[in-house]
Amino acid sequence: MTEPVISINQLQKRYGRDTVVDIPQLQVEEGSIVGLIGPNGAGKTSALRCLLGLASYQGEVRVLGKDPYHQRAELMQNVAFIADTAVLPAWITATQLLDYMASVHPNFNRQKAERFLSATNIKANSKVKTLSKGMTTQLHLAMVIAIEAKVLFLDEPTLGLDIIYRQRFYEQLLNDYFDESRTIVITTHQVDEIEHILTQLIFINHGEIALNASLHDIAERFVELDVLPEHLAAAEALNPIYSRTNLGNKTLMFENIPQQQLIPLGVVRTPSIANLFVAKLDRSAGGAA
Ligand SMILES: Nc1ncnc2c1ncn2[C@@H]1O[C@H](COP(=O)(O)OP(=O)(O)OP(=O)(O)O)[C@@H](O)[C@H]1O
Repeated sequence: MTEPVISINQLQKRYGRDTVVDIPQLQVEEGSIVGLIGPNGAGKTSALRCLLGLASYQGEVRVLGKDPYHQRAELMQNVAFIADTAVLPAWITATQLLDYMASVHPNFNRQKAERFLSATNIKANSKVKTLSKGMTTQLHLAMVIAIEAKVLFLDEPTLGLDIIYRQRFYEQLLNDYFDESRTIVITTHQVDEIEHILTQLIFINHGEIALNASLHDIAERFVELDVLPEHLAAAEALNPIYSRTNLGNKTLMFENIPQQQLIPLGVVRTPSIANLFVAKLDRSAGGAA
C-alpha cells in the first residue's frame, strides 16, 4: 500500500490555554475527496493551517511525506490552497494575475485558468477592485484550480458565490482537477453541495474528531427509519442514536443495526450528511434520543 497523503499523529494546536485542535490519529489516502465538517469554531481552519504549515503545532504531521511547518516551501510545489479569507490585490487585472501565476508557479496551467474564467463574467482587463465579492472568489478559484497540485485544500471555497456558480465550481473541480492521483480536502457548511463527491467524511467538534469514515462505511453503519406508528416501541427498543419528529411522524437514526432488521418497521434509507451531522453532534451535546 502507498503511504497516506496526509498522516497525523498526536496533533495538538493550542492558542494560549485553549486546545483548539486535538487529533490523536488521522490518515487520508491518495485519491480521496475529504469533507472536513464542523460547527463554527470547531477547529477546521486551525487544522488546515497546521496541515499547510501556516501555524505551529505539537505532534507529528506529514503531508506528501513532508513536515509542513519545516518543509513548507517544498511542500507548496505540490499543494494548493483556497482560504476562506482569500484576498487579491485591488489593482491587479485578471490578465496580470495570470501572467504573475505563470511566472512564479512551475505547475500553473494557464489554459486551464483561462478556460475556467471564460465561464464567468470576469474580463481579461477587469481589475479586482471592480469585481463583486463572488467574482473575486471566482478569480481566486480559477488560479488555484489551475495549479497542477497533488493536494488541494479548500476552506469554504464557495462562500459568497451564487447557486449556479457553486454547482459549476464542484463540477469543474471533478472534471478539470480531480483524478485518482490527487486528493482534495474541503471544509464547508454547505454539506449538501459536496455530499455526492466525497469519499471520506470527518466531523470535527471542539477540535476533536467526532466521526471519521468512508462514505461506503457510513452507508453500512448508519440507517434512518421513518417508523410506522405501530412499530415505534419496537424501533425505540433498538436504541436509536437520534430521533426527530416531522408533522407527527417519527424518524429515528441507528448505528450498527442491520437494515434488514429495520425494514419491517417502516421506510429505511441512508441518512444525509446534514442529518448525520445533527445526530452525531447533538448527541455529543447530550441531545440524543
Ligand atoms: N489566531 C488565533 N488566536 C486565538 N484563538 C484562535 C485563533 N484562531 C482561531 N482561534 C480559535 O480557535 C478555535 C477554532 O477556530 P477555527 O477558525 O479553526 O474554527 P472553524 O472550525 O474554522 O470555524 P468556522 O466554521 O467558524 O470558520 C476558535 O475557538 C477560535 O476562536
